Amino acid sequence: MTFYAELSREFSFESAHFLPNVPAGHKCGRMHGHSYTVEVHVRGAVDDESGFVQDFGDLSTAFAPISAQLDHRLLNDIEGLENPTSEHLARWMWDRLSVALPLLHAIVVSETPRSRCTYRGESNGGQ
Ligand SMILES: Nc1nc2c(c(=O)[nH]1)N=C([C@H](O)[C@H](O)COP(=O)(O)OP(=O)(O)OP(=O)(O)O)CN2
Repeated sequence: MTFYAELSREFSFESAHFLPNVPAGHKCGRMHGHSYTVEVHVRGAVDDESGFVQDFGDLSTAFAPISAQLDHRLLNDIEGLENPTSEHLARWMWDRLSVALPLLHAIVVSETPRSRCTYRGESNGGQ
């Protein structure tokens, strides 16, 4: 019998950023760095033969060019990330990962251990 499952894999990278649109005096308007963590989630049917929704390795392969673009960079310099909030970063990653990962279900971006943003694309109107 077909059943569905959700897989996720966690990645990390180090980047600098500042938030250009915060109110004057906000600490995040100053350049600073984060050890970002990103969870990439896919969801789909478990294949009868392999027992996989998808090979976990496919998530790493898909994330590698993202990491190469972001790691040890100033995010504000990257096209589309001029205002690199967690929300914009999650959507930026979605736009790129959804091509390689058609089963993409969620992207969770954490700037710090206590704060995270989850983005699930626009197929549900972005809700
Ligand atoms: N909705 C969002 N709010 C904030 C974002 C964001 O991307 N989306 N980003 C920031 C800053 O980048 C900031 O570096 C992180 O701030 P904060 O969570 O306050 O981090 P701290 O670890 O410094 O928090 P403490 O409360 O001081 O421990 C801010 N907001």
